[in-house]
Amino acid sequence: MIYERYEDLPTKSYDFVIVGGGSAGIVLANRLSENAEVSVLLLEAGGTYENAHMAHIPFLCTMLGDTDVDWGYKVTPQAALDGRVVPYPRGFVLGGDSAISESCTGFISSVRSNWRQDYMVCTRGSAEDYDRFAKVTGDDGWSWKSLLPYFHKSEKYTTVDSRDATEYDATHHSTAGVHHIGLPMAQRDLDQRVIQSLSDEFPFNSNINSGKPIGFGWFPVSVKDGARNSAVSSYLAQAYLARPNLHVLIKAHATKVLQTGTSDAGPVFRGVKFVQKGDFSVMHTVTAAKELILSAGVVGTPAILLHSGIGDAKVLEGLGIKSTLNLADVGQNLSEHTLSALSWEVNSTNTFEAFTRDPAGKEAAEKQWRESKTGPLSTPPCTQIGFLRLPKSHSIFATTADPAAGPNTPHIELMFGNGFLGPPPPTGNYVTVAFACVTPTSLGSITLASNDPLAAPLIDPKLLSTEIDRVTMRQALKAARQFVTGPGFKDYVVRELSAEVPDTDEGIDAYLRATTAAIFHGTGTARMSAKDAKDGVVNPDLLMKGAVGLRIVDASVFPFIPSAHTMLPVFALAERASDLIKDAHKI
Ligand SMILES: Cc1cc2nc3c(=O)[nH]c(=O)nc-3n(C[C@H](O)[C@H](O)[C@H](O)COP(=O)(O)OP(=O)(O)OC[C@H]3O[C@@H](n4cnc5c(N)ncnc54)[C@H](O)[C@@H]3O)c2cc1C
Repeated sequence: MIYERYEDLPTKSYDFVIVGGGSAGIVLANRLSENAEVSVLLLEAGGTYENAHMAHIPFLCTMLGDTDVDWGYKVTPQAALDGRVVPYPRGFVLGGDSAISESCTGFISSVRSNWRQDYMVCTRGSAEDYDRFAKVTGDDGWSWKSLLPYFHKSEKYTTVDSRDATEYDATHHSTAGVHHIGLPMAQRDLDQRVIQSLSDEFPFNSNINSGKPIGFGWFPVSVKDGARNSAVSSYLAQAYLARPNLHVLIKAHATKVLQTGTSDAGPVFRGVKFVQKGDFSVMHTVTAAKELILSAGVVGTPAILLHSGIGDAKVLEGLGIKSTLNLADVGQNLSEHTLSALSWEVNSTNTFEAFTRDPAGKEAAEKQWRESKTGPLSTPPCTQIGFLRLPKSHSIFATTADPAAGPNTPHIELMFGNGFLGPPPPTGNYVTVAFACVTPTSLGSITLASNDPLAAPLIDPKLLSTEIDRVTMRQALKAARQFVTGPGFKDYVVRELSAEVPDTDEGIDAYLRATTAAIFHGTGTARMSAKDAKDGVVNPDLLMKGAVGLRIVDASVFPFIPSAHTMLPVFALAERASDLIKDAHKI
């Protein structure tokens, strides 16, 4: 049941209190409340988006950034992007980022106005990404082999059409999980052009989620029957919400975790303080009999910890915050994928512009979606993806170690859009290739601007601050240009829209500085490390180092950013965490 007011909660005593109703928190709430004897409270700062019409339309839910379901963050001026400030949306709503994902690619928000791009991409990353997690944490439970059953437990793959038989190997998916995923429904002009342009250089991959993502192909999206599927519509569907032992309190902004005791193993943190929208002057407290779990995401989790005095003691003292646990890595190691794009004018009218610019086309598309959940709006803007590596011979490797987790892990991602991504130019029809660096080495931070827990933290992902990240983005842009010279684009492409970008490294770098931004896949700000390691924030069982009663389960614990869009990895993480918690408490 969802409650809006603390006073209305039927009880104030729970076995587990989860802070943050996003991708991870919702999975935990679902799994921990499977046992009717176990009581669970899920606290979420945002509300619900039930009435936000566009949130449910796959193509239009691109526009959720900068609305009341977004925290509305921006990054600090990015030195390597000529000081540009770019948006850093996070879901401020039950469902968290899964409810607004994949909105707004950096270049779109910063260069193409505030239109937000939402891809709802479902990717897992490479097997090597997870084997590296296992290696650095010393816990084989984080390896690909061990996590694959959790990816399967999470997903409910639905066959969409004949593509499954001919162009996609669905055997890598499970049909028995909770979260609906499936291939995109709408057929687009661009689809076959991409397939026709594949080559030795751009090879076909029949399933980029097999653990070996390199190559090009379709990807599943978070859509069910033509409508967006978020963690709320799957893991928090009515059947689960109806459990009497699961309570969800929305509009509850956690300000601090509360020390509830001391022990030989360190301070005990089983309480949380929070305020509610409507009256920030009243502070509420709840405590957990078994565990407090932070799932407030890569920004929210470190912010709550820092305000609680858990972080670098010296820095916190400077802000007037009393230290309760000296853990210097809290808020550090922020890792983020970077993204930009190029568009080309094409000699077709069968592109997004037919319904993004033409009012009659837009009205017809919306009508079709309303009546049958089909048509162009039933599918997110991009439906095909490609993963590539930097050439082995690249000179950067003479001076810099390969940042990928292994030889089957990509450095570069390309995604294809059958039109201009963003408000279209007044005339013309387009295709777009968005390109990303998925092995960033730039590490940033989440820090506090003040000791006011309701003030926005400082988000500094330090985008493109390392040479290899810049080289990777440059190579990605070149790969995008190369791709559209393929056979599928012959006699189709009229001109590159950014043709003024010279084909020199200097010219490309200037374009990238002006257009690159984050994809919003941040990880690492409460990084897990090996059990006895002095660095890191949580142990491999996700319990806070040097403390008792507090566990962290969200994207902040990933020790490296996977070469994937991060929602499915977070689902798998939370599925395994649920089992770790159940085992620890024998429930
Ligand atoms: C705009 C956008 C688009 C994305 N698109 C995709 C995509 O297409 N595919 C993909 O795989 N991944 C995508 N991602 C990434 C993916 O959604 C996230 O990595 C993942 O959902 C993170 O899950 P989480 O549980 O760590 O955090 P979240 O899902 O962000 O959950 C954190 C929750 O905690 C709440 N919270 C924060 N602070 C507090 C507080 N103090 N008190 C109470 N509650 C609090 C937040 O409101 C939020 O609901 C996208 C992310 C964003 C932001």
